[in-house]
Amino acid sequence: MISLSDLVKTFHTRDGKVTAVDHIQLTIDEGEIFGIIGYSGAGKSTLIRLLNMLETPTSGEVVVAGKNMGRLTKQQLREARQEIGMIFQHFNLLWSRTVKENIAFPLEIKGVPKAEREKRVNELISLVGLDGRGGSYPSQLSGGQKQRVGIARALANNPKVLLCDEATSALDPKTTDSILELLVDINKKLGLTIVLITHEMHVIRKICHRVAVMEHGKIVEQGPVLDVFKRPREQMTKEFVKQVTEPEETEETLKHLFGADGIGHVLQLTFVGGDAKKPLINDIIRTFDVTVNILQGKISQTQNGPYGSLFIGVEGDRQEVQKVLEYIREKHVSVEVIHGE
Ligand SMILES: Nc1ncnc2c1ncn2[C@@H]1O[C@H](COP(=O)(O)OP(=O)(O)OP(=O)(O)O)[C@@H](O)[C@H]1O
Repeated sequence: MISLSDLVKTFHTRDGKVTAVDHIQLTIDEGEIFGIIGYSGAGKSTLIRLLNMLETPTSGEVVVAGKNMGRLTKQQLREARQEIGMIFQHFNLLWSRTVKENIAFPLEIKGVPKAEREKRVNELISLVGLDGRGGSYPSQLSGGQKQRVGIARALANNPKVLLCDEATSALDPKTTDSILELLVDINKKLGLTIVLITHEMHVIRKICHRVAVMEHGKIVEQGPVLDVFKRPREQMTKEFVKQVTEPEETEETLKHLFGADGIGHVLQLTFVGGDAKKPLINDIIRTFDVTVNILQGKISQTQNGPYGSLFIGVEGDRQEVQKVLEYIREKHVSVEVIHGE
C-alpha cells in the first residue's frame, strides 16, 4: 500500500542543515497497522507528513496506493489525498462547527450532495460511537470524543490509508485504550491500512502488527511486533521494549533483592506467543533440586499473541542451576542470568 524509497527530507535553518528523514526505505502492506516509534526529534512527524505530501521530499519517492505522490499534478494530488485520512494529537477540529458539520466538511469540499452527505455523516457517527452527540460543539466534548470526531472526519471520503500523528498522546490512559480499540475495530471492519507515529511502546504493543524504530532520521530496526519484543537488537529498541514488558519499579526491586540473603541466581525469562502458556515453572520445581522464588512478572497482549517477562530467584547448587538454564533453553524460552554466576 505504501512504499518509500531512499526518502530524504532536509530543512535549512539558521543554525544549518537538519536532515529530519535520512534515506528511508520502507514498505507497508495493505490492511496492516504499522507503528513508527522514536524519541522527540527522531523525525517521525516529518516522515508521516511526507506520506501525504504535507512535506515535500528533498529526494526519494513516496508511492501510496499505486500513486507516485511526487509526480502528481496539483489536481491529482488533491484526489490522491482523499485516499489518505489523517488524525492529529490536538484533533484540529473546527471549533465553530458542530460534530456533524466537522465530519461533513471533507464531503462538502468534495462536492457530495446534501442528502448523501447526511447519510454518510450519520453512518460515521455510529461507526465511531458518537450517537446522540452530532449537534454538540467540540468544546462540549471530552478529549476522547474529540478524537472520535477526528477519526470520523478522516474516514469521510473512504480513504485507503489512515495516518495517525501521536493521536493518543493528549489523552489519559483509559481514553487512549478506547481510541486504540476503535482503531483496531476500524482496521478490521474496513480493511484500512493504518500508519501511526508515537513515542509510547504501549500503543505499539496494543495495536500494531509491525513496528519501525526511528533515530536521527533513520529506521534503525523494524519487524513484526513480537519479534522485536523478543529480540530487540538496538539499545534504543531495548529501552522502548522495557516500557511495556517490565513493571516500572523492576530495577529498584531487584537491586534491593540482590542485597538480600538467600537470593542465589536471578533469571529473566522471556516468553513469546504460545510459550507464555507453558507451565514451565511448575516443571522446573518438579524436575530439579532447586527452590524457585517468583520475584516479578508481567504478561502483555499484542496483536500477534502474548508476550511475557518473568523474574525468578533460583537457589540450589551451581550444577543444578546450570541444568535449569539448559532446560529452559530447550523449551525455546529466552533466559538471561541477571544476577549470580
Ligand atoms: N519545518 C521545519 N523546519 C526546520 N526544522 C525542522 C522542521 N520540522 C522539523 N524540523 C527538524 O527535524 C527534526 C525532526 O523533527 P520531527 O518533528 O520530525 O521529529 P519527531 O520525531 O516527530 O519529534 P516530535 O515528536 O518532538 O515532533 C528535528 O531536528 C526538527 O527540529
